[in-house]
Amino acid sequence: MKIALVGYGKMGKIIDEIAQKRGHEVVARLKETPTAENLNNPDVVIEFSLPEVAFENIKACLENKIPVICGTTGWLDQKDEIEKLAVDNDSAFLYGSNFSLGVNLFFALNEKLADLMKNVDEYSCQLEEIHHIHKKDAPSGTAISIAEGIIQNNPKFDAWKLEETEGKQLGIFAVREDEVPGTHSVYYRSEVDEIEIKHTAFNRNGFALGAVVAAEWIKDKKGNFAMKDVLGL
Ligand SMILES: NC(=O)C1=CN([C@@H]2O[C@H](COP(=O)(O)OP(=O)(O)OC[C@H]3O[C@@H](n4cnc5c(N)ncnc54)[C@H](OP(=O)(O)O)[C@@H]3O)[C@@H](O)[C@H]2O)C=CC1
Ligand SMILES: O=C(O)C1=N[C@H](C(=O)O)C[C@H](O)C1
Repeated sequence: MKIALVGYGKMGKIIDEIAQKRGHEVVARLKETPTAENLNNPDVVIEFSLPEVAFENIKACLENKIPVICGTTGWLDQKDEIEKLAVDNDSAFLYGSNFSLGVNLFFALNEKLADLMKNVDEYSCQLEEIHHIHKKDAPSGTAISIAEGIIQNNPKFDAWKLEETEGKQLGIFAVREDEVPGTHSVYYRSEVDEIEIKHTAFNRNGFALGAVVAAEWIKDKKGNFAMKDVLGL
């Protein structure tokens, strides 16, 4: 399969290695807005760039009818518009806040625990995410997905908020530390104990492999998808 990489930083470079090891041809490595010319006729685009350019990048690919796998976080207020563009252009789009198998299993576990907690009043809930100091957005896309999983399964919460909260808001604490690849925890605290579920990425390889697997999966599909469709979760 021919893959174009849009965004060629920490993630783009690892995706390049893994895609080639899996037998794919990387036909473009872009650090600029994609066009019909510089994309070089790929089967699929994998987009890991910056929050402020992701929308224009994805739009340009979909308008050229090229399916897009997007891992860029921090631009989701425009996701509905992109999903409409995918349908209008008879193309395909998949956004994942986190492409690793472990985090997608963690999402399912988090939703189950949130459902168990909906009738238990003794416990308060908080999220924490820890990432490297270069990260541009906060909270992380993964933390937002975890928060949405709790809000959808536990009516005690109706929104998430960074740090201090009031009413039915769920608090997310974002920590920036050294070169941490990504650690996410959900805490349920009572007066007598604490339940914690935690995912720790040791490196970026799991994110990159998941993005390539998603690209292989989406190749001949049309419409809008999520990583749970790829993994059957
Ligand atoms: N979903 C997931 O599983 C994961 C998501 N992420 C997310 O992916 C994104 C990228 O992460 P990461 O690789 O670590 O970030 P980097 O900052 O290392 O890389 C970003 C890249 O985008 C390039 N760039 C700048 N402008 C454009 C443009 N207009 N079009 C295309 N590319 C451009 C940058 O080039 P230059 O260096 O020249 O500025 C750089 O190569 C982030 O939003 C991050 O949160 C990260 C890990 C996993
Ligand atoms: O910026 C990163 O590095 C990461 N970003 C994603 C996010 O915002 O959740 C995924 C992963 O945690 C690493």
